[in-house]
Amino acid sequence: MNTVFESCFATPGAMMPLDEARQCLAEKIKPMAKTTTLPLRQCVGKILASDITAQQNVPPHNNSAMDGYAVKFQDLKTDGETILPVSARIAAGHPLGRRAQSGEALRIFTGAPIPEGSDTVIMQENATEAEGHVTFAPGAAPKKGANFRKLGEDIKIGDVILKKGRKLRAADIGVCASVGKTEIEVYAPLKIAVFSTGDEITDAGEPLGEGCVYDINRYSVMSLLESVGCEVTDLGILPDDLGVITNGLKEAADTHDVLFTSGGVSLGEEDHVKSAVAQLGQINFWRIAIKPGRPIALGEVGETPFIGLPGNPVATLVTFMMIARPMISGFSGRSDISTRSYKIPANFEMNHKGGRYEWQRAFLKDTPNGPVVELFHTTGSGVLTSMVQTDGLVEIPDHAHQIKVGDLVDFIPYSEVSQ
Ligand SMILES: Nc1nc2c(c(=O)[nH]1)N[C@H]1C(S)=C(S)[C@@H](COP(=O)(O)OP(=O)(O)OC[C@H]3O[C@@H](n4cnc5c(N)ncnc54)[C@H](O)[C@@H]3O)O[C@H]1N2
Ligand code: MOO
Repeated sequence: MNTVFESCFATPGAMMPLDEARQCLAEKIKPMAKTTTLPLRQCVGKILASDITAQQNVPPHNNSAMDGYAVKFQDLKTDGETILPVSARIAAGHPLGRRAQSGEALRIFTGAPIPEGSDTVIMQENATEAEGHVTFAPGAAPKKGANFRKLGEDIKIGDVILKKGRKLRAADIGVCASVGKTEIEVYAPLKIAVFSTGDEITDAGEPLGEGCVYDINRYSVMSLLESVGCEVTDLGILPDDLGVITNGLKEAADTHDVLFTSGGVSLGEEDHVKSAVAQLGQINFWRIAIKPGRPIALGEVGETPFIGLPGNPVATLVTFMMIARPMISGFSGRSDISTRSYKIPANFEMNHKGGRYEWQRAFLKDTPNGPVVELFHTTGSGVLTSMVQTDGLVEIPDHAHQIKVGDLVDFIPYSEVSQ
């Protein structure tokens, strides 16, 4: 653990380029969550802790994709109608119990097992049945093997169907069920303690004193942590008092995997968080070349990782999404901690100073030629409604200088960085 933070953040003075920071995280962050075996029904949204190998073929038998008639393709005439006796009826879950013979048609239903000897199913819309016989027009079956779902065509015994480190979605749970799994090994959620800091920060429900503001960050950070699958403890607001902050962090470190604070880490005289963390373990300032979001404090309280986000509410959320989320994902056992972005044409112009990555709040607009991305009109780090009224962030790389209308830019939907 310590080595991650030390090696990633030991860049005194110069600001670390974001690409380097991302590379460092991808290489150094390792799962710290414990593993546990849970019933399948409790696993959606959890991170898979070991590969899932199929011990069952899917489908487990050859079966029909349509309601119709199972036949041998070679029995079908190409130059006129084919008339065959309907000699049996096969419903789903009720195998015929014998081979199919040449010259017979078997009434069959979707999902029902196709016996050895039949190789094609003709859908009932292309057939007429009367008095125990069925008539097919020429071309009723487009080809041999039509509507025939083969044993193991989806999954074969021995296939690795899901890889360790994957966040489980509904379809993954269904696939586990399809091979008969009843329980799987997943990572337990990380236990995370969240504080806000600052004498001016007041909890909702309390009267708002002069010069004070209601606590935003604790609520948004706790919500994000829960959205990414963590178990959160709300530890309230720490005043600007070194002793209280030190005690609060020390106690929380004993019972949590990671500690989060917001505010109190910049250069102000009342910013005591960094002194408290330094006393209890060690602190590094990760001076990443990004905007918003300077500074981010990372360290350890004893052995417990500490992440101190900047206080301005937009900076808190953006740094969480772009920097803390990949860390938490990696600690939680996820194998893919990258941030997915989409190339969308810009509907704005911009001159960028360069030198650092910048994330600007933006929304998508539908046009007859496809979506375009527009910037929100304010860039203030305290204006949180800007994140309510937008769809995501445009990522402007450190090397970009000028963006013109129509240039493809990287758009990161909030949904990609909130799960
Ligand atoms: N001389 C400098 N001043 C500042 C710098 C700098 O580099 N040099 N950086 C600025 C930037 S950028 C940011 S971001 C902030 C970060 O400061 P802190 O992380 O120490 O945050 P605070 O000073 O405690 O608060 C900043 C701002 O955010 C409000 N805040 C804090 N916590 C909450 C909360 N839980 N809910 C709602 N609002 C919160 C706080 O009242 C302040 O307005 O520093 C700049 N200054
Ligand atoms: O992190 Mo500060 O909010 O960049 O402006």
